[in-house]
Amino acid sequence: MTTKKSKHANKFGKLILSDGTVLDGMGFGYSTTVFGEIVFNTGMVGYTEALTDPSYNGQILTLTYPLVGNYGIPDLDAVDEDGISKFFESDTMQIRGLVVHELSQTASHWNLKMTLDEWMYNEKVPGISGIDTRAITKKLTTSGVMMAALVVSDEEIDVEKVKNELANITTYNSEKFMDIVSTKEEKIYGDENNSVVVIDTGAKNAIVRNIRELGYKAIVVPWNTPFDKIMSYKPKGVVLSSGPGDPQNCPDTVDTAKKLIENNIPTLGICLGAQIIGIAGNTETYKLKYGHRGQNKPCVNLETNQVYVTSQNHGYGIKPESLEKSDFKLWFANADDDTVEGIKHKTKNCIAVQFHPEAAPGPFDCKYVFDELKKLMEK
Ligand SMILES: NC(=O)CC[C@H](N)C(=O)O
Repeated sequence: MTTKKSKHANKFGKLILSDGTVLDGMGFGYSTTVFGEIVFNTGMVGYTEALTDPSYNGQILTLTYPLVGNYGIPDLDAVDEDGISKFFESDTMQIRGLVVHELSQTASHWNLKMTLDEWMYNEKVPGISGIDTRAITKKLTTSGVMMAALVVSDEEIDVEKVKNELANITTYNSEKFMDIVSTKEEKIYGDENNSVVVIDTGAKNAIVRNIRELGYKAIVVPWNTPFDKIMSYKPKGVVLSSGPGDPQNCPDTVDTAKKLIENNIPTLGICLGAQIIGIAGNTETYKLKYGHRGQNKPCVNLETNQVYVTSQNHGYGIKPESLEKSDFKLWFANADDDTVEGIKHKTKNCIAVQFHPEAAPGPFDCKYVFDELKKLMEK
């Protein structure tokens, strides 16, 4: 067992919301000011995976579990046999800032290499503790998600100055994330003859790992790779990955998805990928009031009437009423609020889920969605 103490905590910290709310707390991690969409996640564990999930790029993440950081951070350099990070979902911290109720001052775990606070300091990301995360959650569920500023400083904070800056920043909805999160060049994992192309709109490592577990070479390509280029790899199937931002901001990927459907290429969309596939197949997307972020979201598979507990992290969705005139039928529905959680093309080999079958963090109940892709590829 290794134990370490936080070193960069107890700074000045303020969280300022665009509705004018100012919350006082203790700053930790890196001293800086960031702006982003404030969201909340109800998962009890998994901050190492969540903080490195590219889907959180541009967001200030509130963790509702009251004590965060107690198991520290594992080895950043540990990789599996394919060279994919063992414990993290991408190579960098993706969140803009972190909001917690209590930061564990001491972290203990057999696999610990550093504290959360130290990792955030190294990654130049600010955090704030001592915040009533329950009050934030109530506010966001009532008013909807909003933009916010998080300031961590070694000196007193000028709130009015930050409020003025916050009033003038670009909102999350119109931010363009693809050039930040997507790979610049193709990346190949494995040497099998049969391959799956993963279109990287902010892919998590766990998605690539699941393709490897199916027994296929994984070829990860940039978000705007054209259809013909994808076909030049002669893939058995294609995965459209999860990722940050509004799916309407990925027109190039929508265009590729249209051609994948037209040509009946076995395709699986995950989260942002599902929304992109939805748009390609004539559904419409919309912004949810406060999204689904957690690891215990119940979804019904309408083909079997079986309920699964799923991991989720999204703020947009496919409009249920737009399905009727589209090329898709409903596959999964959210048991809490009836939102669209999965779609299947009426005639082509194309499936998509709004939740995360790869989990990371979260339950593995829906890993079988990858087997569904395999069935389409081996048909
Ligand atoms: N995890 C994801 O892929 C998120 C998709 C999209 N950015 C949303 O918030 O809905």
